[in-house]
Amino acid sequence: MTTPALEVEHVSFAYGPQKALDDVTFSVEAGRCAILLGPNGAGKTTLFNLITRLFDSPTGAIRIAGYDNRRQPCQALAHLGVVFQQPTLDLDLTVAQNLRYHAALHGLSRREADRRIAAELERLEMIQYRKTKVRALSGGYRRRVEIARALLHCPALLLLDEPTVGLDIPSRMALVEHVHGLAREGMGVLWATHLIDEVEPSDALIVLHRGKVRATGIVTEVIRRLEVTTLAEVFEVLTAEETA
Ligand SMILES: Nc1ncnc2c1ncn2[C@@H]1O[C@H](COP(=O)(O)OP(=O)(O)OP(=O)(O)O)[C@@H](O)[C@H]1O
Repeated sequence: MTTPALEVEHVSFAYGPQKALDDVTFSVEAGRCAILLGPNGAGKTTLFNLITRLFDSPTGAIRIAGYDNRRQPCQALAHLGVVFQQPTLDLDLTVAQNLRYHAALHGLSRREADRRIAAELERLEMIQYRKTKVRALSGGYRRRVEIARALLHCPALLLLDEPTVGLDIPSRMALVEHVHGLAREGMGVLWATHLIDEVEPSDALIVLHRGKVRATGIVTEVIRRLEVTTLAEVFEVLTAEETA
């Protein structure tokens, strides 16, 4: 059996008295796009902050490509690529400069970095913009650069925190298609969203509501299990029960 790209086991987290995650357990297989679906305040960003070690996880365990992110943080984070909700590119640097900086942080030689940068920009149809300052790019193209950056060190797991927020429909569709393609090639992907139209039937689903995992499984299986017909109904059923 191949090592999962991500394992989250019995993770809880609170901001003072405010519980944000309550005994969260799930895993993401290599080669699968897993959608972390939850309404505002479900705990998605908190979970990402624990996986990326922006916060320390005091309970449970998080493993990336088999490496415990608390006991083996260097190995764990070396296998992780992240696209945060807020853009984090330097607007006054060119696309290539932003990417080279990130590659250097991961210890890639200049030659290897340039090879990887060219390959990722080609795949994203962005190679002609490599000498363009990021400030001159549209939101959709900036997101593509962030995806390229997250992939430079060939991670086993790609985390995306609502990456399509603010993008126009063609840019959203291109990004959704690109990320699903990465999963088909073998990468594990965890994509946080509250937009159900970004989900494909063969994706894995993790429904989070008020800090608890409400369902996991392949989208079509979860729909069948809940005896509904659409993902919208799944979302409604699983996120409405406590507010009623
Ligand atoms: N810094 C903080 N201090 C106190 N409470 C917080 C803090 N950050 C988040 N919370 C609370 O923790 C819970 C989970 O928030 P989180 O931001 O992780 O959810 P989310 O699913 O990412 O939501 P969104 O889609 O709005 O980003 C919410 O109840 C939120 O109000």
